[in-house]
Amino acid sequence: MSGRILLVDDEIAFCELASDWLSDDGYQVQSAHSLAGAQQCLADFDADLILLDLALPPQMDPNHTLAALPSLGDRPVIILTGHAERQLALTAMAAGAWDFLAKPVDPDMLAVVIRRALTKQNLTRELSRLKDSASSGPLDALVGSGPAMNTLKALIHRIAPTDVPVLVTGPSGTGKEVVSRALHQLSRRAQGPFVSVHCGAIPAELLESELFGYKKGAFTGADRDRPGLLAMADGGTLFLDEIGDMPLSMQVKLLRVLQEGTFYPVGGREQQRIDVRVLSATNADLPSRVAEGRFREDLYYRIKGVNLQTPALADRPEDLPLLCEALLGAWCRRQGRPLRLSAAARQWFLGKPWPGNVRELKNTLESVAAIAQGQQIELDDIALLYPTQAQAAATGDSLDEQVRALEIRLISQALSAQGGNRSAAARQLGLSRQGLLKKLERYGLDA
Ligand SMILES: Nc1ncnc2c1ncn2[C@@H]1O[C@H](COP(=O)(O)OP(=O)(O)OP(=O)(O)O)[C@@H](O)[C@H]1O
Repeated sequence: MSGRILLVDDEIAFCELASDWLSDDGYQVQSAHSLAGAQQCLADFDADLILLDLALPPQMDPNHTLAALPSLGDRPVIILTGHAERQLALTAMAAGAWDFLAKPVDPDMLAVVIRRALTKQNLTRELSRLKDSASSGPLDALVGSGPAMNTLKALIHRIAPTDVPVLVTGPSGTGKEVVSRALHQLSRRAQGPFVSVHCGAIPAELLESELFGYKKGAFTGADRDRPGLLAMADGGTLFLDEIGDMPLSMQVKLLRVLQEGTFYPVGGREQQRIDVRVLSATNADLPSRVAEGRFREDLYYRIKGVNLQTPALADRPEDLPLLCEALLGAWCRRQGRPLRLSAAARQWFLGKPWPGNVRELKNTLESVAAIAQGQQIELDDIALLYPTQAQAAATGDSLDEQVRALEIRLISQALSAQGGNRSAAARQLGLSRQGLLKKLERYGLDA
């Protein structure tokens, strides 16, 4: 099973040990040693599950950690603790934890609890995806109405019905998987499976059996035949995420499958034929990896077919207001709870740079929404999670910052309303074209 796990524990030796167990099981693991570290890590690591020790510095107070549970997003949290206290276990579960494990942790028990939690998380995510797509078209999941996103959506419409391979490139958190799912849903394979493989997350030695499956007796522990991800994708789409991280030895084998449409399961003698469309994604610069000999040139041309690029959020600030709206709206629908942004909170979201792109924006919005108490997200709610940044926005010292945020918002809205036409946007804002261009340059909006 693959998945992303965030391990939060101040005991570095335990983190290293547990990371080894979990990586051996095919999970992608990151560690943090405090709550603040965990929140920072989640900004660009979209964990499917969190393993959380309750006694974390600086407070070392289990109740303080439990109170912060909602800010970790709507992913399962498994509590780890040195004290197998019944009351603490009950409080943790009541606070929304998925399960509770006492240290010393038994690796087999941990593996079972994680698998169960991830299965539930996958089902919940699939359900909310299905709910969203039942009420909307596949492209509605890709929020953005500025020129960059409109071009991307038009390309997706054109390319989806064909069977050409597509390579989606762009910085982390910019929606490469969202684009790939939309390509699948708009294709003639939409009724077939969409199978996603995190090439970077699966250890090299497991990747072959994960992809090709294996026959009983192929290696120690192979006590039955098991189909691989390729066979599961038959008739549908195979999504190779983070393909730039695929080991060279595996690249050769994948190339053969893509050229011939056939493969052998590990330890098998019978060739299997598959019919899949291959979509790949990476935030790596593949041509330079090819030049460095770390990525095969023949595979690069095979998967490239058409190259779609997802823009960084900094390159499409005009979409920020719409994204805040849509992401919060989706959260409200999932939680069955109405919530909006106060003017000050909205300004904070619009004025902040988001180096982790939509993923960071979404995680931050959802964390703040989870701890908001009224019907509106206030700057105070933000201050609880991001004290220094929210304070800067609230004090008089940050006038420049506030003016900057307001200007960015107004310029973005005008550009969006005018379909990206700068002269028309300048007219709408009462500026000369030259004046607008200067501001675009100053705010880094001119890319
Ligand atoms: N344009 C968008 N509209 C709505 N949600 C988006 C958009 N782009 C990204 N997201 C959301 O942001 C998160 C990250 O998106 P996704 O996993 O597709 O990014 P990615 O580019 O594949 O990242 P990585 O390179 O790290 O795998 C997801 O929760 C996704 O739903």
